[in-house]
Amino acid sequence: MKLSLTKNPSKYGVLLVNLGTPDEPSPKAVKKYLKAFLSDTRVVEIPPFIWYFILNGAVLPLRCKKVAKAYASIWTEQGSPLRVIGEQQVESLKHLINEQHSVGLTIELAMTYGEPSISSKLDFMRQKGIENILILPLYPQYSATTTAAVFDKLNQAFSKVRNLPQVRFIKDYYQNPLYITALSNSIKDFWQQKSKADKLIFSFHGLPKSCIEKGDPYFEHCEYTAKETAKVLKLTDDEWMMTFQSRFGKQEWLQPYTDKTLEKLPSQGIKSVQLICPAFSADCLETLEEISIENRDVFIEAGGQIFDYIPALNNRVDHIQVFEDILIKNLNNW
Ligand SMILES: C=CC1=C(C)c2cc3[nH]c(cc4nc(cc5[nH]c(cc1n2)c(C)c5CCC(=O)O)C(CCC(=O)O)=C4C)c(C)c3C=C
Ligand SMILES: [Fe+2]
Ligand SMILES: [Fe+2]
Repeated sequence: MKLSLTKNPSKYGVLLVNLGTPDEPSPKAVKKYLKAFLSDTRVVEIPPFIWYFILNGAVLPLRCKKVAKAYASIWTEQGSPLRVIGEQQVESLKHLINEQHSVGLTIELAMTYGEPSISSKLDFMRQKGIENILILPLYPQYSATTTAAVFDKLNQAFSKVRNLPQVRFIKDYYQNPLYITALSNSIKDFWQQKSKADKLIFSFHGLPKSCIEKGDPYFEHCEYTAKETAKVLKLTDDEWMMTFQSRFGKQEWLQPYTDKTLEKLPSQGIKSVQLICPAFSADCLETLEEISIENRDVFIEAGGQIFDYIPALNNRVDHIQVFEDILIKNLNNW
């Protein structure tokens, strides 16, 4: 489909938004980042006056050093992988739109927490005279803890603006056939280099179980993603499974847990596994360190033999085409 706009292309902006990441892998920068992230009531639903003391008195002092060390193990010369890959995704999308549709749209990357902030990018677009803004949170599966947090930041930024732009907000894209195709292609590509493992594990970022009980549709979105991808790959039920990683705090989170599963699988005769993390549009701490380093160790120490991590869709052409498809469908005739 060709992109057809009703106004001059200079009037449109597209903002891709990911979570955010520290500026450097130091305890001080990690503290600043975690403080902003974990103070958001969308992320932690404990009453703020109680959470304030737990966060500042226990969580931050105990966590910052350890997490800074984990960031240091995945840091690149250009910076944190989440931000570096996000910038590459924006450049590739600009290139694709320019090449395929001969339109030079304003496309920017922002982060919910830290830099570049959503409000700075909205200011930039306002100064450019942009009237229509498409917001694309880089979370295929909706959750109030991530996607709705983007919506809140937009509202906070707009609360200071008199003359608002027109805004469209993408809630999710897990059902987009191009997204499922890109995921399955990335797995097929991996199987070209290495043969299939005993089990393919779709490991999603977890959520407290209470979020689902209160109506967050994230679990359903994850289930659809894994099932549809397994269907495209023609996998039988015993060849794949779905797990949840990145538990935080003492509450019960979505199960089965990725680390606990990896601990058990070798005793059930599963000696080789391949993990893919479809909730992450870009590789980051949770995939490069928690999965590829920590969870690999868990599996091998439990008697597993081969552990492979299949990279996030990152800057793959078929991933950028998912964004292109979302852009065209939402900007056409707007
Ligand atoms: C406190 C609860 C958390 C919820 C709920 C949560 C949901 C959630 N997060 C992502 C994506 C990412 N999370 C990342 C890091 C991260 N997540 C939490 C906590 C919750 N996440 C913490 C405390 C951290 C920081 C690291 C740590 O201290 O362990 C990241 C990586 C950022 C990076 O810099 O690389 C991403 C991405 C999703 C998709 C999600 C719910 C669906
Ligand atoms: Fe997280
Ligand atoms: Fe983690």
